[in-house]
Amino acid sequence: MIIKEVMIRHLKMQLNSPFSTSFGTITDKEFLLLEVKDELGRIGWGESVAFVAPWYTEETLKTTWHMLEDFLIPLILNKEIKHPDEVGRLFATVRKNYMAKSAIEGAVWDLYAQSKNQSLTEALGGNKDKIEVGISIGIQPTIEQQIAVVNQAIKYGYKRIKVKIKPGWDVNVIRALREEFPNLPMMADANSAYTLNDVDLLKELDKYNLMMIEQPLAHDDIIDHAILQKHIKTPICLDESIQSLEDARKAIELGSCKIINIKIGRVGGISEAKRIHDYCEDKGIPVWCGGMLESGIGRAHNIALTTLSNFSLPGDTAGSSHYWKRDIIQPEVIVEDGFINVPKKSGIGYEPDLEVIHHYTVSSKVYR
Ligand SMILES: O=C(O)CCC(=O)C1=CC=C[C@@H](O)[C@@H]1C(=O)O
Ligand SMILES: [Mg+2]
Repeated sequence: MIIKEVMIRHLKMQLNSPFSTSFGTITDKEFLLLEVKDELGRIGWGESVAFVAPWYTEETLKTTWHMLEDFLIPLILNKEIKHPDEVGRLFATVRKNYMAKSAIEGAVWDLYAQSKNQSLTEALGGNKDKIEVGISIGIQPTIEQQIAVVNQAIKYGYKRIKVKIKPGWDVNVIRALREEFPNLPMMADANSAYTLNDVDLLKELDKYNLMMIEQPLAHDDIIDHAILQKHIKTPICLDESIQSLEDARKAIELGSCKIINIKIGRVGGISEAKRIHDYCEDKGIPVWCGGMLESGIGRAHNIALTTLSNFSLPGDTAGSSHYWKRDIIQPEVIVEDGFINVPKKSGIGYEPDLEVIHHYTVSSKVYR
């Protein structure tokens, strides 16, 4: 494949309901959508998961556009690419900026699968016809409302529920949820809201049979997490701290986590996500696919990745209708009884809906 053209679009989509975490609330998802065209006019689709503000990692919508325009697109245009694994090597002179890199790399994976007349799942070596998924529920205004929203999610068929915690909204909420739902597979994500000074509080959570606690300590830490894991029974799952295979190796060697949440954008693309998956499989560390409130395009990439064998825990890839009035792909992602059927069509397996994409587009630019 030779990449002849890249189109960046800035989209703004209103979420069905605001999403609140320990660092704030999102009501609209703004993100970059990429169309990458090869010499035969085939188009691959990619999505940048960077938010408008740098509260999850340091990248933002504007930094990703800058990196794409000034560095990454020039490194890839008119280059012959035989396999998407080569994209990371073409970008080797650019440090980090993983969400920006991942947006192009995901589109190249889509193109590559199409060029082989395979689904992205087949191209990746995935082996599932359907994937089991969970749902991530934001912080609600009251405990009663939190219980009601969890109840609703269970009615929709989700079998694993993730809730967000933060200081002042933790043991009290988890206790109330556990009383209401004694057998529900449940986990908590702290998005780095605690420190080792909170060990006693985090130990309290051991009473509530959580599947795991996600990223309790600093976003860039693996040392304190290793100390914490020695004090608590609940498995620690790392999210923000793992940005590469090297990060995963070090965290596992130190005992900083027992589970890893893999997000394609956070680790720089599908190839690195697969390398982390393979390494974890070898080390007996289960992984699951995290979410970044993606549109259908990013969601399709997540679904394909989740078909790899060591994605043995349900991820955060909920159905389109949980997030959007109308998603930008056809058909939308549907969750039935906690499962998504993996599409078999070539590439990402869903058709981008250009009319809807146009409707949500704020601005766009083409690079040749
Ligand atoms: O539904 C999803 O896409 C998952 C949403 C979710 O839990 C997160 C998205 C983005 C940042 C975080 O708040 C959080 C996470 O840390 O996993
Ligand atoms: Mg998380």
